[in-house]
Formats: sequence, C-alpha cells, structure tokens
Amino acid sequence: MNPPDGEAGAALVPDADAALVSRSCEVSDVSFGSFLAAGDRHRIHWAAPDGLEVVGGGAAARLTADGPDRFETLRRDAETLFSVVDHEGPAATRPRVFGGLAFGADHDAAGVWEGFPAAAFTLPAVQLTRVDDGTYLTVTRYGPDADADGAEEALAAARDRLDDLPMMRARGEKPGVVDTEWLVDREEWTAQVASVIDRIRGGDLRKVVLATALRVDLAEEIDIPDTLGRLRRTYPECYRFLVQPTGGKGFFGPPPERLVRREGEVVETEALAGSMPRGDTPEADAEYARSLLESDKLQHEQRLVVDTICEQLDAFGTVGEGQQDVRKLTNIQHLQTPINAVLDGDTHVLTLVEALHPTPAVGGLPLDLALSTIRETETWDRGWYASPVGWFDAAGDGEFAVGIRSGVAGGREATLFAGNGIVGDSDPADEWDELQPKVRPIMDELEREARTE
Ligand SMILES: C=C(O[C@H]1C=CC=C(C(=O)O)[C@@H]1O)C(=O)O
Repeated sequence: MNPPDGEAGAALVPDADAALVSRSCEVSDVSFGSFLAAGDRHRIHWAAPDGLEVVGGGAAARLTADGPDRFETLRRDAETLFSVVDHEGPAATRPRVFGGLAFGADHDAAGVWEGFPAAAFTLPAVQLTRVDDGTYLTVTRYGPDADADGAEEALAAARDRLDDLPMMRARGEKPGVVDTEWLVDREEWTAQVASVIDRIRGGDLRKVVLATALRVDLAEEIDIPDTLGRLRRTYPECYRFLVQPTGGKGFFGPPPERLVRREGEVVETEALAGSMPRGDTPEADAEYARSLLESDKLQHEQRLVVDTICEQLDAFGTVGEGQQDVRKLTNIQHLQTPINAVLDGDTHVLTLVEALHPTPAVGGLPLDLALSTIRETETWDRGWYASPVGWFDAAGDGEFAVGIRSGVAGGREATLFAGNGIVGDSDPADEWDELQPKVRPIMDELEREARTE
C-alpha cells in the first residue's frame, strides 16, 4: 500500500522551499487491518476511545529529534513542515503527524529500540481516517515539487490500490508463547522496590514508578495489525497505537491513560494512578472499587499525581480538577481524576507534553530525584515505554496517550512493559502482584492457551 518514500521529489525532512499538499476522498468502509498489513514502513495506527481512528503507511515527511532540546527541535521543524499547507478534504483528514518520544532524552536507539529515535513523528504518505461521519482516504505529498495535480493523481492511484485490498481481514491465530523471562525477576524487582521504599522513608523522595519488562519468545511471527484488531475488542475503552518506523520492530499497545489533549484553548488531561484487580462477581468488583477509594496509600499516590499535573498546567491557563472516579478496564481498575485547563495563550500541544511528561504516574516525585532513582535502579532500557505517543497538527492541536500497557515486538520476539508507583508504605510483594495484570492485555493476545491460574 505504501508509495515509495520520497517519490516525486518529496523531502522527508522539513524544508523551507517545500509545500505540503494533501487530498482526501470518502471511501466505503475498508479493513484498517488489511491496509496496515499491506504496508511495510512508517506504519502508524492511532485510535482514541472517543472515535478518531487513523492508519498510515509510508512517510511524506518525518520529524525526528534527540537530546535535551528535542521538543524545541520538533516545534521548530513542525513550523517549517506546516508553513505551506494546501489541503482539500474534511477537517478530520487535515495533515497531522503521528509518533512519539522516548521516555528520556538520553535514549539509545539500540537493541529492541533499533530504528526508534528519541523523538519521531511521521506525516503519512497514505492514510485512512475513520470518524463518526465516514471513512476517508488521504494522500499527502511534501517537497519542493509537490503540487495539486501530483496529489490528485496519487490519490486516484491509492484508491485503486485500496480496491485490491481484502474488505475483511481474516483473523489469524495468536502467535503462541514458547518462553517468557522477566528482565528483572520477582526476587530482584522486589529487592529494588524495598530499596526504593527505604529511600522514600529516609529522605526527600516521595514516589517512584519502578518498572520491569517481560521478554516473550513466540512460536510464530507476530502480526501486529491482527493483535491490535483483537485489542480493539478486548480493551475498547482504551487508546490503541502502533509506531513502526522501519520494517523492523513496532511499538504498540492499548494504553488507558490520556497524557493530554488540546483543541483550541481547551486542554484535557487526567491523573490515573492506584490500581486494584477486577472482581469475578459484581459484588467482588464493587468491593475492590471501594477499597481503591478508601485506601490511604492509593489516595496518597493519586493526590501526588493530581497536584503535580495541576501545578504544571497552572503556568498555561486556568486549571480545573474534576470529580475523582474509578476507571474500570477489562482486567484492572484505577483511581482517576479528570483535569482540564483553558489556555491563556496559543500553547502548542508539544509544549504541554513537555511540561507534563513524565507525570508522577510513570516517573515520580520530586521528578529529578525520582528520575535519578529510576536510572540508578532499573537495569534495562525503558526506550519508548511510558512515553508520550500521539499526534499533532498545523494549529498545535493534538492528543497524546501515555505509552503504558505496551510492548515492542517483531518477528518471534516481544518485550512487554509494566510499572508500579512506589510510595513510603508500599509492600514489595504486593507491588509485584499488582504489576502482573499490566502485561496481560498484550500477553492474552500472544498466548494461545487460556491461562489456568
Ligand atoms: C506505570 C504503569 O501504570 C501507571 C498508571 C496507572 C496506575 C499505576 C499504578 O497503580 O501504579 C501506574 O502509575 C504501567 O502500567 O506500566
């Protein structure tokens, strides 16, 4: 499905002499899975629980950045990229770039993260967009020679290729799991948690989110579009995303947590922290929900996140805290508080992402001390785990999820991630148990046999 990158003189990197031209047409509903499966580079998938779903293949342009100035570089290059835009089509199909950033600016694009820069966003060359009122095909050209005729021709060609795709993609078998290994196992991880608890009790540190990763060997090659299709059914209340910069590994998952969404002057975010399992019966489930709401430890964890997010947004406008609630996902429930803001000025969503990431739901408090504790304690590379993933457009609007409940996979290998917020009265063994459901969303789509425990 992908056209060759850089065809027709397209510039993959922002260029002051380039124009961005995009054309869209409505199509009958097509299989987003088939479209994704037919692409081999720069595959992206974004689905928000409130309806917008986009799949993209090929790159009309890419924004990449690294180092401590990566947000500044992205904002500057985005301004160049979007300086001349000729778009014809519904607003939902306007040019947006999709991607994300690594957890830390010192990211090393090695190992499972080969091909993943410290920040990477793609303007898809060909894209399908599904919104309430229909499904659209969009083709985008970017470069000094990009023009309306070229974009219209490319749209007609993409439409022909779309006609050749299967309308429905038959569900494949789950790949099957041959072996699993925690990169930091129970014994080592609970010892790490115990040492972090000691640090919290002994000083200025208040909360640290410690994570580990599960390395999974698969019996067959993973089909990520198929896996995402299944996750749509099992976790309909979550985001779904895929970032796959090369033909190699893809970072994907069904994260429940919104980092931020900006639309004009309105900003919406949330604090999601503190977890309990789902109960097997309505009574047991309600009991877990009650203990979430009544636990001093979990309320403390949640309060730290709410207060920090509110303080961080305060610099940009008028902030409001919503009513705390219990967010029930298929296999876990969390404390959640919606937070919104009305912006004073024209703050780019990337600026909001920069201010908010990492929230204390994935980093800790105070942030610098928590991050140095994570760096000293975690013996593996977070890469893009727990990082901002999402999109932004020419106006600086956009939406980002927090890349948790996620994994990076390709061929017969997957690495899944899970972390927990540790506070002074955490119990290491309980924290290990609380960690387990966080790898289940993806793990359940890899294992063929139902679990017996
Ligand atoms: C860091 C993760 O979850 C965060 C989000 C919600 C609840 C959390 C908790 O209960 O500790 C974590 O802060 C993860 O899923 O890897």
